[in-house]
Amino acid sequence: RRSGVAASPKKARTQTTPLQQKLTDLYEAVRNFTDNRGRRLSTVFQRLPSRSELPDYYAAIKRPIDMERIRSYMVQGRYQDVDSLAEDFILMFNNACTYNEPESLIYRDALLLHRAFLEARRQMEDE
Ligand SMILES: CN(C)Cc1ccn2c1[nH]c(=O)c1c(Cl)cccc12
Repeated sequence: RRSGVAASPKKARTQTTPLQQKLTDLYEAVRNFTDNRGRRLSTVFQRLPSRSELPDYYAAIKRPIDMERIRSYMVQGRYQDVDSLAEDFILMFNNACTYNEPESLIYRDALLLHRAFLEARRQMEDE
């Protein structure tokens, strides 16, 4: 470095806080969960169909939410604790089990992903 030239301050690295790391780990645990055949159950939960595609969904479900929305809340820093993230995942799984028939694949996948979320959270708290 040429002497006398002020070093420009390095771009401040945005540190992830421990809470942000926990939230991300839990979100990824749901997103990456695969069954014993390698199917990623979270795929259908990423994005809700639109109101025009599925009008009766929005008539039946008071607070529609999908994983895209949960992710955006997370990166916006809207979850102040793990319970708030858990509430939105549980809301999403309950929506899926309210709208879809118990025999449907998405209903059963919602139950499995809910269990995966709870197990990931339990392992995290045990650490
Ligand atoms: C399978 N199809 C008719 C319903 C369908 C299709 C997609 N999605 C649903 N139902 C849902 O409850 C649902 C939820 Cl919570 C989050 C994201 C996507 C969903």
